[in-house]
Amino acid sequence: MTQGAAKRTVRVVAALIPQPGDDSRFLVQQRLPGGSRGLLWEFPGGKVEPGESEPEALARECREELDVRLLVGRRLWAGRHEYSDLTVELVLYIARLESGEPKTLGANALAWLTPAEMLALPFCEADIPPLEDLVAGRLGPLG
Ligand SMILES: Nc1nc2c([nH]c(=O)n2[C@@H]2O[C@H](COP(=O)(O)OP(=O)(O)OP(=O)(O)O)[C@@H](O)[C@H]2O)c(=O)[nH]1
Repeated sequence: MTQGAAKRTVRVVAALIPQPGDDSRFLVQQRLPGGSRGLLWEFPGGKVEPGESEPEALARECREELDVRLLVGRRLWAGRHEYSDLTVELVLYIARLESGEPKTLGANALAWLTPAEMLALPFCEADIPPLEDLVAGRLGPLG
């Protein structure tokens, strides 16, 4: 970053989506190579646009990036992470697939993984605290 340039802050909404028929696994995606945090893993979602609620932003991102419809549930976790290029205010929701099979439209790869399997992957740093809470059962009921 150029000295003196302001670091951007973005509000990012992400979804914990249980696999239909197997509530122990959740959908994760690998970011495309080349860009910021290229090839790291993350939860589906993206930036909240002006005028959107968090659930609206989450439903839109998952429609655009995965071609699925979501039923967005409870807000599970919120926190802030400072990357060298960006400050991310991350909010995690539980969400169910209403229709559609996730497609790799905006990601390098998709996978249905257990929380322990996720912790073994190179994940975006902002996701580590909620992942650790998920593994420890600290996010509360996911139903
Ligand atoms: N979707 C998503 N983004 C996350 C997660 N964790 C995390 O740090 N992020 C960061 O939050 C930002 C989300 O932006 P985005 O999904 O619209 O991705 P993008 O590549 O278009 O954004 P960019 O232009 O900042 O690189 C990215 O910088 C991404 O690295 C997560 O779990 N899900």
